[in-house]
Order: sequence, then structure tokens, then C-alpha cells
Amino acid sequence: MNPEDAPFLALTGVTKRFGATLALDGAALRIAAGSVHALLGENGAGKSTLIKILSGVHAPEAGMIRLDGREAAIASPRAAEAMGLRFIHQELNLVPHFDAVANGWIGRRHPRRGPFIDQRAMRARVAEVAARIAPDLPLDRPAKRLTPGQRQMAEIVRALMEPARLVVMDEPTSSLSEGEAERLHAVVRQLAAEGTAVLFISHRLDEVTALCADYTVLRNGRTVGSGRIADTNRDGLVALMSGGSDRRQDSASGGAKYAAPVAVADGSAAPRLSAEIAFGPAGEGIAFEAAAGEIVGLYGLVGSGRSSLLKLIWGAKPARGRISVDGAPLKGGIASRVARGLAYVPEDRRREALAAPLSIEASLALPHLSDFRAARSLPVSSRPAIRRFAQDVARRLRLAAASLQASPMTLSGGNQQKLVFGRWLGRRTRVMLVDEPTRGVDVGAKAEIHAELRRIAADGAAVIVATSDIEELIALSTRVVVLCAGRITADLAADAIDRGRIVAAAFGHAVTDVPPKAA
Ligand SMILES: Nc1ncnc2c1ncn2[C@@H]1O[C@H](COP(=O)(O)OP(=O)(O)OP(=O)(O)O)[C@@H](O)[C@H]1O
Repeated sequence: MNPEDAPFLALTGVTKRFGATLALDGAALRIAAGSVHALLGENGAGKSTLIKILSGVHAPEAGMIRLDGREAAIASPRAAEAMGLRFIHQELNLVPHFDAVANGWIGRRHPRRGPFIDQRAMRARVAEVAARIAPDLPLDRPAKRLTPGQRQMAEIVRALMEPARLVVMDEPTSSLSEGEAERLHAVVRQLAAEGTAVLFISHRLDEVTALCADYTVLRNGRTVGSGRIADTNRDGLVALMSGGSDRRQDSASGGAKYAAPVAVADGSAAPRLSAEIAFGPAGEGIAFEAAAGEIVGLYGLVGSGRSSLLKLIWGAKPARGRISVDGAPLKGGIASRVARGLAYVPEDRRREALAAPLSIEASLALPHLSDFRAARSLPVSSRPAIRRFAQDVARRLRLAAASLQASPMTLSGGNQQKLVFGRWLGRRTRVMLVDEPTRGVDVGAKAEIHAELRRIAADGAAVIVATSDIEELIALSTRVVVLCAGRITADLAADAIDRGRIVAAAFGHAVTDVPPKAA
């Protein structure tokens, strides 16, 4: 930020402790009016905690907040709202059954006509805001039937119903397709041009350097750098975030040795995984295969079926048809699939993976407790074995946790993602199904998760990764399968993987598997 840009909002010396964890340790943040400001830091650095202090959810133990140069107390979310501060959280807060109009008016005084609520005035106000930033948003459709990109827009419309001075967006593009993310970037630029500051949290450094004017980096709860994006670059930001440590090398040395509950390759010629199942809107069917050692990237727009396909193979949804591993059909539910060497990392880590009231340690061991039997014949698990496993996973993925006995809910978002992934490390896996493996995960941990996936494939598993991050898809996959409305529209071998083909296929254009033309 230029010295001449007087910050309209300045936080200094902000400190916040959760039990033994010092989440913020004298952090500072200065935001200029109308600036797009990036808040950066590794998982657990304190970004969400700082946001929650700004939004009046947490009270800091020390520090000062100044608004327009005057000390301000943000005692509650309502106080933050009154100051013109708006928050768009990672887990969106729309009521699923309400449309954009009803959602826009939640918590506000509805316009009245005599004793009645004036529905027409309600709609007109929301339509007026939407016309500025999201003219295509269907205002009368329930939030649950909107795409993730439309839901983001509905949230932003709601945030702008009253004049806003700052809109805070916590990883807003992590579940958006490329086109939707570009649309959101355009809205961010427009807000800034109109004088509204945007505080933008993202682990995608390419988008940060393209979109943001200023940055602040947090590490271990402290502000370790801030300035103009134009005066730095990606490497400079990564060095600030990590403190200069090269985590990739560290993680490569880890190698867990646990009981191998599943016999590996039996030498049969059958593909590691094959599925011929009813699929698609009319149940027309899909045929999908993956070989040992492959990393198959699954790509598709929202509604294409990539997450459903993984759930069917995993057994979380009943499938009609035949799914085989090494030529032998899968029978039974999830437990028998785990015993056959399947592993699954779900997209929605909160709902599907972290709901149980368990410690981090127990939650890591949960999907395959029988691996930790005290003795083969005893149906009880060995706590020391679980502890050793948890400690090793925490070390390999650099899980930032005050204690492995704490609840997973005390972990930062990115560290929760490491937990649901880390569950499957050190096991002999035949088929690894992963949905959005690095959503919300910082750059260093992303490289570690990719390295683990490559190692799992090299050990003989078929790895299938659904991702909406096209850079990740291209970097990680040895083959790319694109789905559109429940049909496979492209199956690209390694030398045919190409961004243009992938995007065309995602929109339903059939693409043939030909190698790209030489330049
Ligand atoms: N309610 C809580 N109880 C205990 N510890 C917490 C709580 N909320 C956050 N923490 C801890 O505070 C630290 C900072 O977490 P925070 O969520 O602010 O990180 P973050 O920078 O937003 O990370 P991410 O990029 O993963 O979202 C972490 O060590 C986290 O485990």
C-alpha cells in the first residue's frame, strides 16, 4: 500500500489465543479504500481468526482496530455490519430453500405496505443490486438449485444490499469453475472501482497476483510482510508465507511403515478398477477403467457427475451394474471396500468426514480401525498404534494442531483437509478416490499431497482425482477423463492432455484422443 493511501481500516497488535494455541500474535493489517487486498498465509497462519475478529465473532485479547483513523470496537456481527463490513465465508450462509430475493432480505427490515410485507419492493431492491454485478442470476430459484458460482453471486448480492465499505471473501473461487472464477474476478474489480475495498483470501497465487493490488502475509499469527503486489512476485510471497523453508524436500523423506492389510498386485491382467454402471440423467450407463499406477484426473463442470461417479464406486450411493477391482466384483458396502483396498477422500470434509465427536487422532484412524487391532484375534484397537500412525501423518503433512487429542473442529480449514487425506497414508491402497484433494490447502501442503498421490500410484494403486482446479488437473494427471452431463466426452492419454480440449469437452464437445500438433 502506498504511504499516501490512508488506510480506512487498520488493525494493530491483534492477539487471540485458543487454549494452548496462539492463533494471532500481534498481527497487523492496513487496508486502503477501494483496494483489492490479499490476505495470505499457510494453513493455520491465522487468516480466518483475523477475519472473525473483524466480523465481531471473536473478541481479541489485545490490539486495536481503527476505522477512518478512529478507534472502533467491533463487539458483534451486527456492529461489523453497521460499519459497512461484509463477509463471504468459505461455507456459504444462504438458506437452501430460499431464493436470492428471500436470502437477500434475511436479517433486514422488510419493506412494508400497510400491514403487509411488500414482496414487490423486496424483489425490486434485490434486482437492482443484482443488475449491477450479476445480471444473469436467477432471482427466483432456491439457493440449493444454483451452481456454486451463482451461490457466490447471491451471497455478494446479499452483502451489497446496504452500502458496503469492505467485502471480505474467504477463498471464494476454491469451488468455482474457471469461467465462474473469472466472473467473480470481474465483480471484485468492479467493487474496487466503485470504492469498496475487498479483502481476498486465496491459496491460488496466480489469481492473487493477477487480481490484487496489495498484500499482507501472516505466519504463525504474526504479520511478516505487506506491500504492493506489483513490487513482489509469486516466489517472494511463497518465501514470506513459509519463512523460507523448503517443505517439499522435507516431506519427501517421510515414509510410513504400517501393517499392509491388503494384498497387492496379484499379477492378473485385469485393470485395477473397472466400472460399468447405470449413470447419467436417464441412467444410460458409463464404462470407466483405471490401471495400476495411473492418476486419472476427472474433470467436468458442476452437475457433470464427477463427484457422483466417485461416490458410486466408493459405495456411498447404490450403483446398478458392475464394479470390479483386479477383475473381482465389489460386493457389500463401504467396510468391505476398505478391506479390498479402496480409499475415498470426500469433497465436503465437514459434513462427510469430520462430524463425529472424536479426537484428531481417532478421526484419522476411523475409516480403517481394524488396521490397528491390538492382536489379530481381538476386536479392540491399540491406542499406541493409532497414536504412532497419527503422529506420523501429522509429521508428513505438517498438520498444524495444538494436540492430536483435540477436536478436528479446532483445526483450520486447510488442516482439516490434510486430516481427511492423511487417513489413508501408509496403507496399501489399490484404488484411491479423491474429490478436490487440495481445496483450501496452502501451496506447500498442496505439493505434499500431490507427492503422496504420486507415491500411492507408484506403489500400484489406481488413483482417481476429481478436481475443479485445471492447473492441478494438468499437473497431476497421467490421463484425463472429462464428463459432461453424465457422459464421458474425452479420455485423454498423457500426451494428449491439453487445456483447450479439456474445456471443450467439459462443455459437451466430443474430443478425440489425438496427440497435440507439434508447435
Ligand atoms: N475455535 C478454535 N479452537 C481452537 N483452536 C482454533 C480455533 N480456531 C482456530 N484455531 C487455531 O488457530 C490457528 C489459526 O487458525 P485459522 O483458522 O485462523 O488459520 P487460517 O490461516 O485461516 O488457515 P486455513 O488457510 O487453513 O484456513 C490454528 O492453529 C487453528 O488450529
